Amino acid sequence: DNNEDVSIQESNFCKLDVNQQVSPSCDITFKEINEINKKIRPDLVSLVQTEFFRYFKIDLYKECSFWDTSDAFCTSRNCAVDVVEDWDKLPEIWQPEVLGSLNNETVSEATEENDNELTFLNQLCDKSKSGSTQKVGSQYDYCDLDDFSKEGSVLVDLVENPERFTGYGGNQSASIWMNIYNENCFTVGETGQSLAKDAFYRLVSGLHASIATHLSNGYLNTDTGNFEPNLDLFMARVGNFPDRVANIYFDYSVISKALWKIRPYMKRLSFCDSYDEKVKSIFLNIVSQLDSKIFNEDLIFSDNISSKLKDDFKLRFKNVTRLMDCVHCDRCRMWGKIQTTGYATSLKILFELDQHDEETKQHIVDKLTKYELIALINTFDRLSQSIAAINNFETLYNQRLNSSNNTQNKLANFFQNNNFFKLLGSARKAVTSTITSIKANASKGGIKASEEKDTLIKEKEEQVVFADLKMPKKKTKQLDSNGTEIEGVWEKAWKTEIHNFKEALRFIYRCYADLPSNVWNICLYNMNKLWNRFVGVANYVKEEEDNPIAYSLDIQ
Ligand SMILES: Cc1cc2nc3c(=O)[nH]c(=O)nc-3n(C[C@H](O)[C@H](O)[C@H](O)COP(=O)(O)OP(=O)(O)OC[C@H]3O[C@@H](n4cnc5c(N)ncnc54)[C@H](O)[C@@H]3O)c2cc1C
Repeated sequence: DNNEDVSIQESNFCKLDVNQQVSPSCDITFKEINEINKKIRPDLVSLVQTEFFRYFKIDLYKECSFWDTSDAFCTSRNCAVDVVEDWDKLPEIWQPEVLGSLNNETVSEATEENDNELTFLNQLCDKSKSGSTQKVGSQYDYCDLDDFSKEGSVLVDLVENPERFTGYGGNQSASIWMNIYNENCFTVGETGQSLAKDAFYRLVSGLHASIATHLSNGYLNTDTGNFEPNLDLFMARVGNFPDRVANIYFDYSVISKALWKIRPYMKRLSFCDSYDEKVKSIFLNIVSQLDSKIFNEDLIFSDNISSKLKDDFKLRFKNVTRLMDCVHCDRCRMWGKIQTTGYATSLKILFELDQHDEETKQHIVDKLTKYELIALINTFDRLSQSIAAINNFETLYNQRLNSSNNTQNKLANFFQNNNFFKLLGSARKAVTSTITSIKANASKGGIKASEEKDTLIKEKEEQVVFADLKMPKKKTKQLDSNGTEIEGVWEKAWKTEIHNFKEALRFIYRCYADLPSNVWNICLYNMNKLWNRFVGVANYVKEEEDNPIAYSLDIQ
């Protein structure tokens, strides 16, 4: 356990202290959330795959109410949503005739609606619980709920349409995020002033960061054609921004607390006893691992102006959910709608449900629709998967950092963490502070006398200034048994190369310098040979010289 902490601090992954509280309103640390998430993850994965939670009905063609989006669309195949059309493939309980046989009254309602296929979610429970499909009084809602019962809505299998990289981006998506932050979040100056305003920003930023984590975790590798984790993308979008990581944990706390809060009302929720016992037990298993201290909703609107602020908060959040209709990529819009509905549902449970007031219980718990419940659980699963992915990215990050034989990666890592401007800025600060201290000491009585002190100050200040930078370790000199310095491999190789280069230059120079005398000697030798042949004497000139001018090259 301790070793794990040390490695986290050394690697400085996401630059978060895992033992710190997630936020002032969450009495829980990042590490504790990691532990809770590890425990509930398997149950949550199986819960979202059950027949109750894996289907969702949604209006994908609703017009954007803020601006004209008719000319904008995403052409990538990854943006598409595969709608359930082949009803024969659905399990027996989802077949309209089986669902219809549950209750005659609901069947006649369905016939009236003339929307047999898509009313199956509404028909899931018997009439005694059909209140769950009624429209909820808008005064409690943080999103519009009419989308789900519309005729044009489509049925989607969420497991078959995972949230991952789609290629959607550029100005289109940026304008939606900017609209959310600029128009609907409280302004930057306001956020620090109240927990509610701060919470609003953190909710949205956490959603944004969670989406970025999913698209980095399921990133399309064009070489293999598979969707795989991409560490560089994750670091660039989320990992290098500790506040974004913290906001994912904040959102996790908010949704966890909402689930914890509805736990006593399981019987009143719109599960169907006939075939949902398994679903209920998994649900209860998950919620039993959560803790009420994970988020304190009572702190959020605790000041005098809270009632007006709450209305403002609700209105702004509704706008965020409506903005999802302006997303041009169907897959992104679908997950955007599900998640904003999930957040809206948890805000309604947290801020509107008073456990001591029967009226609010009737309005909130009894009227909670299946769509809200499905959205709530799937949003919790999204955050849970984000946290699992963050922990996996941390392992990948440490592996890369520790891979001793991969110099290129180490170098890339060094530059990623030690951005050039940051280094330059830090260096400037270090130099300025050293000069200041030198001046100060000089004025106190001479530079010489304070030389030692200056060096100490300089070292200390450099330590502070460069505290967050990863600098390569200082080289220590190695000595042999005689006390002479042992040369490093690189130093030796460098010296040999320089020596050979000089030797080659010397050789070329000597060739040119000796050329005239060599030409003269060759001519003389050949003329001598010719003269001897002409006068008919034996060749007394030796073919080989006794002392040839041989260049001895000292190449190492
Ligand atoms: C509702 C919605 C759902 C989407 N779903 C998907 C999806 O499923 N798959 C997919 O591949 N793409 C999806 N996208 C697109 C994705 O979110 C990015 O917009 C896209 O990948 C381009 O990213 P970017 O790096 O240009 O910056 P963006 O993510 O578009 O961000 C714009 C700016 O916001 C700021 N910012 C970024 N993150 C945060 C944060 N967490 N908190 C505060 N500020 C931040 C930064 O300054 C950034 O430059 C979705 C977009 C939207 C609006």
